[in-house]
Amino acid sequence: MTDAIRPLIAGNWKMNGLKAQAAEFDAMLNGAADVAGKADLLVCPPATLVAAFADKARGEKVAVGAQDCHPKASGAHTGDVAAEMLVDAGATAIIVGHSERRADHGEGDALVRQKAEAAWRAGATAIVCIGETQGQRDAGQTLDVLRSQLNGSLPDASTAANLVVAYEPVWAIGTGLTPTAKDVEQIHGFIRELLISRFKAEGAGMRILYGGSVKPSNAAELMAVKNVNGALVGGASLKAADFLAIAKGCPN
Ligand SMILES: O=C(CO)COP(=O)(O)O
Repeated sequence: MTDAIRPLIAGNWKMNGLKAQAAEFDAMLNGAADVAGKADLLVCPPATLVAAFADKARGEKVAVGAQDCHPKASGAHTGDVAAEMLVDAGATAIIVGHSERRADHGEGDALVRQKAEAAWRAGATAIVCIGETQGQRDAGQTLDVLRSQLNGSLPDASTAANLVVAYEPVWAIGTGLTPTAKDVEQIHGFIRELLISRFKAEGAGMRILYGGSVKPSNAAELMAVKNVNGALVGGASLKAADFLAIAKGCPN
C-alpha cells in the first residue's frame, strides 16, 4: 500500500537566500516538468522570499513552503511569523520541529505539535521533523527517541493529506554522513508501524521523508528504500541542478 505513495522532494533552504538567488529558483521552475513524473516538488525558502517565490511558482510544478511558524494566528509576538501570514504569502506547507529549531530555540514536542496545528488552521500541510542526535544513537536510544518525538509532536488529527513526517538523523545533517540503506529501512519501517498503530489507514498513507546529506549521488539508493516517500533536502536544494537530480533519482 505504501508503495503507491507519490514521493515528495522538499528543499529546506534554511537561513540562506537573498533576492539574487531567485535565479536558482527560476531554474528549478524551468526544469520541473522533466521530473514531475517522479515526485512532487516543494521549496521552502526563508520567510522573506516566500511571497516572491510563490508568485513566480503560480501554475508551475513547484510548490512553495515555509520553515517554521508561530502557534498563534496573530498578536504581540515581536519577530514571529504566523502560519496564516505564510499561507497568505503563498506557502502551502510549513516545516515544524526541525532539529535546528529544537536545538537553537529549545523547541519541544508540545510546541511542535501546536505549530503543526497552526499550519492546518491556516490551510497548510505540516512537515514534522524528528531525529536522534549522535549521542542518542551511540547510547542505543534511537527508536525510543523517535517514538517519543512522534507521540509528542504529531497531533491526533493527523492525516495522510495534512501531515508529512521527516526523519532527519541530526548527525547526518550537513555532515555528508548518511545511515546505511538498511538502517533507513529499519527506521522508516518502525515509523510506519507507529503511524499505522495510531492513525490506522491514514498512517499507512502518510509520507515519511528521509533528510540528512541527501545528494544526487545517494538519492537513488535512499529513495528506493521501502517506506521512504521522498526527501527533505538542505544544502543540495540550493542548487537547481542538484535539487532536480535528486528528484530524478526517485523510483518510477
Ligand atoms: O536539515 C536538513 C533538511 O531539513 C538536511 O540538511 P542537509 O541536506 O544539508 O544535510
